[in-house]
Amino acid sequence: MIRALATALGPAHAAPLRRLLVLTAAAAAAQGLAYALLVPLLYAVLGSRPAGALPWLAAFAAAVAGYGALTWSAQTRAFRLGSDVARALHHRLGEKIIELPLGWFSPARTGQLSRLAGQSVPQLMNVPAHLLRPVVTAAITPAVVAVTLLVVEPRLGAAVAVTVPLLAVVLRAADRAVARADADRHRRADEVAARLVEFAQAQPVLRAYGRTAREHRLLDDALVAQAAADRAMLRHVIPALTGFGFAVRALLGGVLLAGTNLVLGGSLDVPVLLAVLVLTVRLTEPLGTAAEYGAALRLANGRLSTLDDVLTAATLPAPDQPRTPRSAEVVLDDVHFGYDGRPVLAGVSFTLPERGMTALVGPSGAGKSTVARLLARFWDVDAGAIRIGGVDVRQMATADLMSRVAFVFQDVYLFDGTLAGNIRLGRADATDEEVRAAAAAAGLGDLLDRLDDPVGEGGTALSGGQRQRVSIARALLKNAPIVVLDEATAALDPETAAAVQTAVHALARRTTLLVIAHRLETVRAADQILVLRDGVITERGRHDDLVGAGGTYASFWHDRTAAEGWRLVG
Ligand SMILES: Nc1ncnc2c1ncn2[C@@H]1O[C@H](COP(=O)(O)OP(=O)(O)OP(=O)(O)O)[C@@H](O)[C@H]1O
Repeated sequence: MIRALATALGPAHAAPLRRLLVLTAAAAAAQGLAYALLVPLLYAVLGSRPAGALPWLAAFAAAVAGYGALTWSAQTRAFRLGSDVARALHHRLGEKIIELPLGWFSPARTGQLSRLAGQSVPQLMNVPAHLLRPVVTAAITPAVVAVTLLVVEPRLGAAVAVTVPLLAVVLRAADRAVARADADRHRRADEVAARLVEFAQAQPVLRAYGRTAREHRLLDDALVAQAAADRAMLRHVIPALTGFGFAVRALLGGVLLAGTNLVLGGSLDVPVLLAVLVLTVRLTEPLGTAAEYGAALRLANGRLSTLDDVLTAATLPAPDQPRTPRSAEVVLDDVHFGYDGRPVLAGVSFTLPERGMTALVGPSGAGKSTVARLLARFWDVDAGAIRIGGVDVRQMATADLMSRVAFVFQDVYLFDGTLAGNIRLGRADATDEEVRAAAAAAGLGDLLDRLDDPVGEGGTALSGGQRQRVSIARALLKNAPIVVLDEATAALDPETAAAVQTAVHALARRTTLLVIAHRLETVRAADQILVLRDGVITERGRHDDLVGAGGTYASFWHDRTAAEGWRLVG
């Protein structure tokens, strides 16, 4: 855990953490020494010359005072380091998020990040102040006591020195068994939480079809599995705790038995036996405390390992000497790409000319959005290249690439701020007038007098169509030379559709525009249409030529016109 914490904190915090460890270890050693001094002290007090106990009493008091001072200093540093831990970990997470490829941010990973930043990091703050001490003490104090015992009474000392590691082994084995059951219990609890959320979200569907909670099998199954995991946990915890308690008592009983035997044989004084018993109790105490902290330790270790997964996630390689594109022409040159070894694009080549609209069409799942995401370097291509103005996107600085391309994706993210603030994300220094103009051009004319209204968390105060138009307004405001637009599949009302269409046309006149097209009007107006199918571009050309060719595009067009039927007749 200590190594994992040091890795997560980074080299800047290595020295303070090391100093804290040294101080905590010194405090634990002083505690062990104080316990050890009890032996000569008790021996003198209970022996024939109690006055001889005074120097031992003074030494004992000095050890206790040293222990107090060191603990106070260590704890003060630990609390200070605790707040530094939160700052440092948030900082490192923030820096890493900027570097991670956009493809990393799946919904599951985004959830994981939010749990890490919101729950795990604040909880890891407690590690220096509350967890380090019991862990270090459990290792150092018994060692110092055992060494002292070996010096004072080698026969009993040797027995204890052999038995204590055995105790630690019992403790560790029990802890491992509990950890496995605990991990399973957490997994089941997560599953129940996910199923409950699903169950809540699915209420409209379930009620519409008259389904009851009992019929929602997934939730039922998850609850049954959780109950089984709870029982399994109990089956592991009870033997583990009683096993450790039994082992401690067995050790004490053994020392008492052997010591009594030696006393009766005349080779051990009663005060020494008493002192050894006191020490043995003291020696097992830190181990017991560490056992109590087992769950917290496991939790901290789990959190540190998740944190480590994020902090060591592979980033996209950055060029040593970034190159600058000469134009806004985009070329895909024999691009191959697959997810987890499953090929999606198998040799895609096309050119997006400067100032022109290219419509990318194809069956669902053909890989159209994947093409757009590769252009944004969500991931790097497996083979081939994507070039902007003659420069491979892998040779461009990320900031340069991002400044040249504006993306309008279907899943638009809106921040909990005003509508104007959300549009201004396109260009922070845009004037109010520019924001209004972009909003109007993107078909948000009816919301112009609500620009200063809050959009709610995630844009809940806006409709799906309005959210996408906010995204178009951002792209218009950004004024990037290349625009990639993943068109919304949801139908817009005719008036808004016409407004959006005008905005798209305006973009096509001044940018390299790639539209993943779902709307017939867009496809028809494109300067170039690309049909993506089975991982390659199977047809390319203008609308009339492709319809005339009678291929995939022609049947796509006929299907779509039939589907949209009445809207086109007029
Ligand atoms: N992040 C991902 N991880 C794994 N597979 C993915 C991922 N994204 C997409 N895929 C898969 O890659 C294939 C292409 O997906 P993509 O979203 O690019 O298709 P599309 O042509 O845009 O489809 P649609 O028109 O339905 O949006 C699909 O089979 C999809 O399941």
